[in-house]
Amino acid sequence: MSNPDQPKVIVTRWWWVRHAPVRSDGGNIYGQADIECDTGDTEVFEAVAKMLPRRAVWYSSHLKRTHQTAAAIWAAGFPKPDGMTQEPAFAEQHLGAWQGMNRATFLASRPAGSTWFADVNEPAPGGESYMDMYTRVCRAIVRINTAEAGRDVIAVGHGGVIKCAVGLALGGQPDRGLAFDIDNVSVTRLDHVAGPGLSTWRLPMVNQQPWIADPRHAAMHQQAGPEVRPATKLA
Ligand SMILES: O=C(O)[C@@H](CO)OP(=O)(O)O
Repeated sequence: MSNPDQPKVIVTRWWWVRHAPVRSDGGNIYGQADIECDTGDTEVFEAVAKMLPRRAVWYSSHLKRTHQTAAAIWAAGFPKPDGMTQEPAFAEQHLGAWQGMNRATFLASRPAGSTWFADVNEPAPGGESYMDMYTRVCRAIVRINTAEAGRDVIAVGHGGVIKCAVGLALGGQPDRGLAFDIDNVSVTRLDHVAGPGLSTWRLPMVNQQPWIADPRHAAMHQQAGPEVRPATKLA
């Protein structure tokens, strides 16, 4: 039986989508460089377009790989929204002087088992630390939770940004957010629950890849870097 005295809660549902894979990085770290992405695998976008909520507000970062990814979702059958707000606070970590360095060589120089480019508190020379990014991403999420309270928010973002959002939803544990893989074009849903004296999160799904269930899943997307073309991409 429902309790009429129970205070009303407002649920704001975040649907994070990471951008499509980058191919033109030459194997180098790109961070906030405004590099293109590959939206060629239509079955990936068709699957994501089917699962996203229709009456949503759209956000992206100011970097074009998030805009290209949103456009590919709309081209794959999702009704194009009236607009999409570009939120610079949702940009990937600024990796300063590390941007342009060979990714494999750089990562090999870091401690074994690292889950990020650097310790969360270590700023890239001339750039940000992971915690700098976490702080700016969380501020924007808190602001948008108020501005869009009770709505579905689709936010096309970056791997690091979505890990920050997961860390926030885990109760403000940035390190734990880094334990999650966030693959290209995957969907991560985080529900903010607010009420009198209440502000908490639910995590219905992380790194969901709906195209894997498609019989055409041999065309599964690959990670950043030049595309590998085996007989089937899952081979
Ligand atoms: O550089 C990368 O590998 C990622 C970090 O997750 O950034 P982006 O999501 O922008 O590709």
